[in-house]
Amino acid sequence: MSGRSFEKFAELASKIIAVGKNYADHIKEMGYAATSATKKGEPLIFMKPTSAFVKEGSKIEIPPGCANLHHEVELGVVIGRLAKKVREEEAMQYVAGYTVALDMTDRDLQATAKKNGTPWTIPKGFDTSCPVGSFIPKKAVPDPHALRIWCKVNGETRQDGTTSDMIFSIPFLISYITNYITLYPGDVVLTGTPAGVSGVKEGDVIEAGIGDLSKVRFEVGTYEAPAQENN
Ligand SMILES: O=C(O)/C=C/C(=O)CC(=O)C(=O)O
Ligand SMILES: [Mg+2]
Repeated sequence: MSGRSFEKFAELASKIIAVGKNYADHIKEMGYAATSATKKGEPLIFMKPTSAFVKEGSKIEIPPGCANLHHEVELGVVIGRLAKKVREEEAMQYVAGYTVALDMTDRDLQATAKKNGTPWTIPKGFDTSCPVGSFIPKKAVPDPHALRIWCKVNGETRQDGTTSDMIFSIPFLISYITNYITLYPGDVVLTGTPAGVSGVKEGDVIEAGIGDLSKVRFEVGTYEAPAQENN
């Protein structure tokens, strides 16, 4: 796949692997003791379907019945080569670039899933739950672990963190994930969110960015009910 075609990563048959609890301040705000959030050495991994992707110009849809939709700004790592059982030392060779992403979460459904021990597929994977920005080539980012990531809602800063606070580094995550799941060109790894997640409602405008490299703007739309049959 050529470098330029990665600009279309959100239209390719790619998958979205997400990492949770990768920033101590977010772990704390969710009510966990930082040390007990993950088993030592093992990140929390979940997936979103590609139907979750939404690009600028389209709205984020509130999922059915959701009263507590949260934004989570994250650095997205775009994979450039087939990656299977990759060693940590070589992992960066498999990165094509980056994107700013939002891990939109139906927090109430997620809380219910956590209580019942059921998967996060719907709370994290509903349509439009992964808004993404444009592709940032790897060469434009000298150090992906030294980037400011931020998120504003209606102009007010809600999240302002740095990727240097990630608990598990990008090479570690790629190595860990590819030991179990092969990554393909165009796949995106969401690397977790810093503190400041909060609720959004219809009409809110979410802006998010990675330093000065990339910025996105999304409006929160409403839930589109299925069309009624007319007979
Ligand atoms: O366990 C919870 O209450 C919530 C965890 C998350 O939503 C994990 C993430 O998606 C994240 O840390 O980015
Ligand atoms: Mg997240």
